[in-house]
Amino acid sequence: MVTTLLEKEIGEQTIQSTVPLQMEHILNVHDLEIFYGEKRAVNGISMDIEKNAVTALIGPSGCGKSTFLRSINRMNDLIPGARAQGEIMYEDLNILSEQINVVALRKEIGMVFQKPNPFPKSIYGNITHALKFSGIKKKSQLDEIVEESLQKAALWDEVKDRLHKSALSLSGGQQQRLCIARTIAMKPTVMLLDEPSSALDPISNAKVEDLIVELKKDYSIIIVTHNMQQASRISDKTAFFLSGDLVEYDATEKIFTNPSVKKTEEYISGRFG
Ligand SMILES: Nc1ncnc2c1ncn2[C@@H]1O[C@H](COP(=O)(O)OP(=O)(O)OP(=O)(O)O)[C@@H](O)[C@H]1O
Repeated sequence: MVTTLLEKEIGEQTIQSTVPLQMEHILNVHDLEIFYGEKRAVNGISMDIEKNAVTALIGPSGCGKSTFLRSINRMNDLIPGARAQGEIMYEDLNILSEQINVVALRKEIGMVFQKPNPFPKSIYGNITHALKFSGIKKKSQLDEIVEESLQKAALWDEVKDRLHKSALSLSGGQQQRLCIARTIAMKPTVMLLDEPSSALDPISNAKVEDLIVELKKDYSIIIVTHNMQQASRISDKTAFFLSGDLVEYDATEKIFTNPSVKKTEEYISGRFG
């Protein structure tokens, strides 16, 4: 699977890590710095992301959480002047390497945004759009993937009788679960969620939270959230960012009950941010 991420055959030494790969981790981040022009938004962070776990990124506005999240599937490439250095190792490849096929990468490392952004197409069409583009044309196969993805996103029962109706007729919470289903259809290994439920009502938020916990059986999930209760409810590991630095990264229970760094304690107890 990994070789499909390469643009072309190259000498492996150009992208191999200098640090041994830890197999229980899905991603190993080493000395990652991210710049917008001259401004450094992420200051040389290192962390390992666990497989089949939920990792929450927390911290005050502007501390670099979304910048870091977007670097993991190279979404920052779309921002003029943005650049990253260091390593984000995925299996044995550095995601930041120029040799990475970014389209293939974004299938394996999918992203869901804060505001639900379904295409102005049918529910069915939202899920099959990228699949058709990637060469899957057979109706029976498409039907199967649509059902499986909607089941996994806990939306199937609510929409199975109106698959060919517009996705825009769904509620905000349903639209967000459709966006998650659309990501699932691409068979990712990692899902990046940027405040996925902050625009939703409390009931939809609870459904999305339940879904995230369910999904970690099959995927490794990294979520940016401003909601401390959400981070403590659904994540296994929590990373606290401040001014582009990774201040503390530990088991969520430890971060929320007995953090090692005073700034973390001040932030989670609401004394700033
Ligand atoms: N497209 C951009 N161009 C220039 N600077 C940017 C851009 N996006 C973010 N920044 C800057 O990078 C820094 C980190 O921003 P980022 O959005 O990653 O923070 P954040 O922790 O996700 O914030 P929030 O919680 O408000 O979403 C900030 O100083 C921000 O102004």
